[in-house]
Amino acid sequence: MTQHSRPRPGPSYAVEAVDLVKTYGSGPAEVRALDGLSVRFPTGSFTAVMGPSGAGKSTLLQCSAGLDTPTAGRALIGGVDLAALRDDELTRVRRERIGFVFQQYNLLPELTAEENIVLPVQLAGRRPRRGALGELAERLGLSGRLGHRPAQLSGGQQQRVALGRALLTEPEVIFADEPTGNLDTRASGEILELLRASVRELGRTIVMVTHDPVAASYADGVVLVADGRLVDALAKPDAVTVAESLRLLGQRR
Ligand SMILES: Nc1ncnc2c1ncn2[C@@H]1O[C@H](COP(=O)(O)OP(=O)(O)OP(=O)(O)O)[C@@H](O)[C@H]1O
Repeated sequence: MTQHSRPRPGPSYAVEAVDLVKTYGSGPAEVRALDGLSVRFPTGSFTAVMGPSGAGKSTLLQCSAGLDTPTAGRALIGGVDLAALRDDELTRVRRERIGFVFQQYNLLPELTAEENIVLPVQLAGRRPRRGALGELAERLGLSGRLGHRPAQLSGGQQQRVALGRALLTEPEVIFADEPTGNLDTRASGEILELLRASVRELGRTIVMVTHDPVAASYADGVVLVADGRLVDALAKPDAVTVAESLRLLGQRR
């Protein structure tokens, strides 16, 4: 066998959801939020998850991140099956290998920006790498704001603090649920550029739920979810194509 004909190693996946089912309630009140959904997110990619309201996007994120338990199917982070972990192991994976950014920022109001950013590292019993906090603050444009409390910061600055908190642990994956949902166009653009740079320059993998086709156009790809299933995927999306795909999806239902 020549060197050229050797099989290449396949792409690695930071997140894999395999036949995920999630039901809430039972009997006639049962809601099937995920209905056998399978999707894989390659390491070092930025993917937007889109679809109509109630399609199961947030449930997919919650189950993939080990914040919720699927009724059936498997969720893997870096090839590790979350269902196979003990509670303490799952907590460690969530703390060290996954970062979260939410629409509402979820910062602790009594802590400064710096204290919010370093909290997950401290909870993991570690210290940030030397110089890491300063580098990160500079990257996020927060150098002069680290002593401020959330109430003293704009929405965009608060979301940058939340992103700093997610990045400082140097996680493999960042799950972002509507990270620009509360921001104006300019602040949204800044956050989306920072998310994209986190993938390009820091090698992170980002899975972002969004309703906004412009936000999705910052991603490498879009996956479309409807009725708890994966229904389409778009590579290198532009906002017009994404909006049209969403419109067609709405018509189909
Ligand atoms: N804790 C819960 N208890 C009962 N039903 C739930 C729960 N969480 C979600 N659901 C239901 O599961 C379905 C999927 O919800 P999910 O929040 O994942 O959708 P989504 O695509 O993120 O919607 P949206 O875009 O409106 O945020 C919906 O019908 C929702 O009402």
